Amino acid sequence: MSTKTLKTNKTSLMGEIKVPGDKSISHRAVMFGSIAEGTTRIENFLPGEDCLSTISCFRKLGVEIIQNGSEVTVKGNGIDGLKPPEETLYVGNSGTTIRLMMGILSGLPFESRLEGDESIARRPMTRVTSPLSKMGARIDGRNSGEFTPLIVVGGKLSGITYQLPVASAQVKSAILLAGLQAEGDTVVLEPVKTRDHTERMIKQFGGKVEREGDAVKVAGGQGLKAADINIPGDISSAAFFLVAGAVVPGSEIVLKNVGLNPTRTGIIDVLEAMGANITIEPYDQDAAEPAGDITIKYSKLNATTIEGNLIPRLIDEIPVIALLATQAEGKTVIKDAGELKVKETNRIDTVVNELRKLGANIEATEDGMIVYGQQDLFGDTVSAHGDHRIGMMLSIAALLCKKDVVLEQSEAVAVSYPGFFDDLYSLVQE
Ligand SMILES: O=C(O)C1=C[C@@H](OP(=O)(O)O)[C@@H](O)[C@H](O)C1
Ligand SMILES: C=C(OP(=O)(O)O)C(=O)O
Repeated sequence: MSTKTLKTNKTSLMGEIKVPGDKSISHRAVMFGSIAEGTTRIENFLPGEDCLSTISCFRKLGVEIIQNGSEVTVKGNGIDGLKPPEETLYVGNSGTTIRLMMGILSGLPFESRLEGDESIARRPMTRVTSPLSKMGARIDGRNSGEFTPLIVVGGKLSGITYQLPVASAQVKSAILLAGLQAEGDTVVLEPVKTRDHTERMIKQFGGKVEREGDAVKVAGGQGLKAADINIPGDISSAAFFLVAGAVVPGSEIVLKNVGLNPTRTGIIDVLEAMGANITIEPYDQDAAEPAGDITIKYSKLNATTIEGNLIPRLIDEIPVIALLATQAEGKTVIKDAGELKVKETNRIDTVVNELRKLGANIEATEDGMIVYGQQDLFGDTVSAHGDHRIGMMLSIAALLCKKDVVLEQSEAVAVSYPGFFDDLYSLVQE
């Protein structure tokens, strides 16, 4: 495991960054390419560990995938072209890989075994195994299917209407991927709208999906056709630099080609609500996934409340939003975010414990946290706890610390952003 010393920073951050491709869209592009007929070409794929796990799993299912950095070619033979795997499908640290793959495997007439790292082994799986079992798949796992390793035996599926008990794009997507293979229609009802990359991609691959209010419907038996996919930059990665630019005095950062899908832009709403100096130049609004350039400049910030429908639109950004709130004037309240407890770590606990080590005044609540602002931060030894977003948040926090910060398990950032430290240091003025 690597430990990194983050030197105290006395300068503003200036410059331009092109963050890597979106993680959620990269996973889906490989998955859809693998189940479609024909050759899919993907540009600006994220070569982070999580998305490489997805490629590795589909290769084990017999799909030819050529990856050259951020360029990927997937030679799909339709969903029936997938072959029984000879070894365990290892998903590493990636919840999106395991949960979406279960939706695909549920309709295929063979057995697969899925497993990941120790973080994946703690994450709940009944949320997907339960609806997929109702559709006709046989899924078994530790603690009655709640935890990995999981064994999926797929087969003939029937469409269902399913009310999601939690707002989760992974669960919605798993059910839709099974629904494409089922007999009849499948309808997923969402308590709050979550990221819609799966729905957009079904259309890009020539399929049909309808949304009416809270309901998303797919018809079974749809065959998909290969597509060319150009992936925008990941707003969840850009978020670290948006916060850095907003809180480090004198900074001005331009982020190029950032995904602006409205189901993901909650971080922009929060920055605007706090009074940040942020400007957005959108590109083509009719693109399958909208994108644009974002400029952030340092400014004075005010506290805000983050809750309700906003939560799924910024769920992965909450660790860095907590840091942002330590610099705002007043008390920021984050609620309705109990899902943070079942991410790579319990992100309520890891955010509160690690930021406290640096001197933040922050409290955990049952479904979020309370952050008291205008806090001076000091140096200490902190840990990413194997969680990429915690590692990157702490690296941004270090920019504000009066002494060096020692970050343990800094290698975790490679899960979603392998070039993170290079991009960060490119902004520091010597
Ligand atoms: O569908 C996706 O790509 C994701 C959905 C979210 O998880 P949940 O569906 O568990 O909320 C998010 O936290 C994760 O990083 C990626
Ligand atoms: C929660 C995350 O990813 P996943 O669920 O795919 O592991 C994340 O990237 O913050």
